[in-house]
Amino acid sequence: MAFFSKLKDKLFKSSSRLEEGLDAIVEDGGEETTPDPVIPDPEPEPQPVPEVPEPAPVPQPAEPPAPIPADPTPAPPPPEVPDSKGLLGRLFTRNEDRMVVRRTLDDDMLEQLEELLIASDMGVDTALRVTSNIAEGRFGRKLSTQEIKQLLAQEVARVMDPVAKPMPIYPKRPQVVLVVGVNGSGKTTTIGKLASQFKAAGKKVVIAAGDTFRAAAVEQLQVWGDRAGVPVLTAPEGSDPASLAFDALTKAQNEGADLLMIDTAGRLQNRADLMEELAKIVRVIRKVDDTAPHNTLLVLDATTGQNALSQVETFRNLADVSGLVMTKLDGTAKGGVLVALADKFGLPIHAIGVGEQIDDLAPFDPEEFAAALTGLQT
Ligand SMILES: Nc1nc2c(ncn2[C@@H]2O[C@H](COP(=O)(O)OP(=O)(O)OP(=O)(O)O)[C@@H](O)[C@H]2O)c(=O)[nH]1
Repeated sequence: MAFFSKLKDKLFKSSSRLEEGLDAIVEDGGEETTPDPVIPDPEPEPQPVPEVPEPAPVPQPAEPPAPIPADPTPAPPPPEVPDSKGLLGRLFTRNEDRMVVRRTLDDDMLEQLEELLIASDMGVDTALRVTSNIAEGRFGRKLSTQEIKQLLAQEVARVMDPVAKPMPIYPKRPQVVLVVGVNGSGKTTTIGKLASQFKAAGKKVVIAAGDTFRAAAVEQLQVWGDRAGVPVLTAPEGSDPASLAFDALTKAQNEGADLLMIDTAGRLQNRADLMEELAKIVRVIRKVDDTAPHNTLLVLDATTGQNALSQVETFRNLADVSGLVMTKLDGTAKGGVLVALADKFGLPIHAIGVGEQIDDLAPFDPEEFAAALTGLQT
């Protein structure tokens, strides 16, 4: 399945919530009108087209004229036309028959739209900005759900465009990628997926299991390393993660690896400890390479909704976050939080996770995301 349709399928919960809300807003106070001449209906399913006879060949001047038969057989009847309007005519009639509900864009409608976007986890500031952009120059106009969806998708894509950037790859080898985020956000899974993608792109990847406090976390990372075909360096439970990171970078350097991904603990319960732990990892790896880490990826779980915003605030204070990966966008109705994140922080969004399988990580595409989020048929 093409990734786009998969994303649309998987973001169904977000889009269906928005879609239902938009329908309800337009129907509340809207009135039936003829279909919009500007915005076409989605492409109809392909219909069997009656076969049209081949045009008669144009006679070649060099050829002798065909003899005219004395008693010509009657010309075959023209192909039967199912009804007087033909296929296009019938489609057109169907459109004519189908009325579209439109509602005049006024203060009430804008307020309802704002509320819907806030309920879709876009956050208050972003919801206000998006709705005021939609209203600009359109106040008093009658809009259908489809038109609002298009406008909304346009606005969402506009907010997201500047942050859609793949993780930068530097000539520096090994490039060190520190992966941070709260427990359960999807760090391990994302490291496994990224490792698999970089390996498939011909990169030599090494993973360091830096959450040395949880044996289960290390084991899980080893499982993902095996799946991706990438070595995972571990240290005994309870040992110093900074020391493991140092050893891992030295080894990665000696082995000529392109990329070292370091998993870290995500215990936010004790922020001071976590901050010290992350700072120590950075201090220690800089003894090997004073430009490391080259990327600090913050992994966020979309299902936490607005909580993702405070996680960004927190982790930006703990580490020098350079980019985001948003996981679990499948099956959540909180996908709108990504718009709020982009609008508020402007941090690059490198990738999104849409499932638990190794290939369920995709580059972030703002137009696709906006269409999937708003339920816009493209
Ligand atoms: N549906 C879905 N599940 C995901 C996605 N990414 C991760 N998960 C699941 O989320 C759960 C937690 O993921 P982990 O990768 O273990 O998260 P972590 O941040 O490493 O967690 P700790 O090991 O506790 O620090 C696992 O059950 C994953 O399968 C995603 O994009 N979609």
